[in-house]
Amino acid sequence: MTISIDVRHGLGSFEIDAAFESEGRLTALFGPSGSGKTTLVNIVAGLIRPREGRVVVDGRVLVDSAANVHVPFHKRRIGYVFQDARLFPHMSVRRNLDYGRRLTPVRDRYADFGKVVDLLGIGHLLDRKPDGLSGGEKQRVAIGRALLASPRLLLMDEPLASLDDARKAEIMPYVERLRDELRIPIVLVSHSVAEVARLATDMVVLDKGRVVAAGPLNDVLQRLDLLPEDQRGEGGSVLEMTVVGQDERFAMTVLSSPAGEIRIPRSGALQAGNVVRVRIRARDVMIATEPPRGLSALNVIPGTVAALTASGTSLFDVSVDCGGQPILARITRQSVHVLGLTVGQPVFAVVKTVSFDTASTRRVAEG
Ligand SMILES: Nc1ncnc2c1ncn2[C@@H]1O[C@H](COP(=O)(O)OP(=O)(O)OP(=O)(O)O)[C@@H](O)[C@H]1O
Repeated sequence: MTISIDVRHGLGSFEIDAAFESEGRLTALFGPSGSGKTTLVNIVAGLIRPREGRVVVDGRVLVDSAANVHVPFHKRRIGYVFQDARLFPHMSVRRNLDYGRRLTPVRDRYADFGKVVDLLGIGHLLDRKPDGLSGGEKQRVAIGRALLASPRLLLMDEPLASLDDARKAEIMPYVERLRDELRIPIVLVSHSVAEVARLATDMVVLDKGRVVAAGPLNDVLQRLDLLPEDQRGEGGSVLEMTVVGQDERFAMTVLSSPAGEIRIPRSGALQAGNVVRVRIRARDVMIATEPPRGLSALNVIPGTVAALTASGTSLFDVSVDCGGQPILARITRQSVHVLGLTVGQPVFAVVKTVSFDTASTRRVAEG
């Protein structure tokens, strides 16, 4: 399923001129406030008619200004979840959900009420009114309502932004389930690197109405220069690995990937064969030119320096190709100088084991 966007539109003094294509299960639209994320999502939804351009979802042309095509919102079959849940306050959760279902003609309905309710864990809320629900519960119901309209594409505009950290943590696994268990693509607006790193398969970075980078998450997340300064520490690599097994003696879980073997503090929830997504923050990676001895870090992954990028005056981002998978390290200019690093040089990426917190290791599939 491909989403293809190439549009131009003005809003007051703001001009959006954005083009990207994505085949990802969850494409994150990332960028600072005012960069045009919501405008772009509204164009895809059909709430804004762009001055010019094309929007094609799964081969279906939704917008083509040259051919004067602009499919209206209600005919696009797009689910839209806003920052605030926007539930009908006088209706029960069940009736709110049913409202979504009724939006779609019977012949086009594929979503099953029971399955959606189970997927989002909202069965116990069906007879309640939105007023009595927590922010996270409201958002789950809003997602349910959008899904029950049997959409071909789900748009989520900062669905977690109004939630506190505890509610965010509660809802994230549900978004992961949508990503992994549904066959509909999701476009998620976010300005949180941690959220994108955890949820996205693909990432589009917007700045002042333009796309400055787009592609698979692991490629874009390594461009630390594109991330806001206060969130750069969250950037790095996201690798998919397979669980090999548990090392009972030291309470460790062993993972394997083309980049090599990784040991993380034991996660009892993981079983051999499970595929997990592991986030390695660039700031947690050291570079060694020889296999280190007498070092506590357990993860020493051989590779080759693929790129050296200066960041400001004192830092460098070193991309290490480890068996075809890039791992990014953020180190000082001084270290680059002392180690004499050059592109093509064999090195070792050293990752401190405790840097793999639970949020950085998520199961994405059964083995
Ligand atoms: N109706 C409008 N009239 C004039 N300018 C508008 C209108 N709607 C949006 N804008 C401007 O367009 C720009 C992009 O807004 P948009 O809401 O798409 O950004 P965003 O990236 O989603 O921001 P945020 O993260 O703050 O939600 C902003 O400068 C905004 O002020």
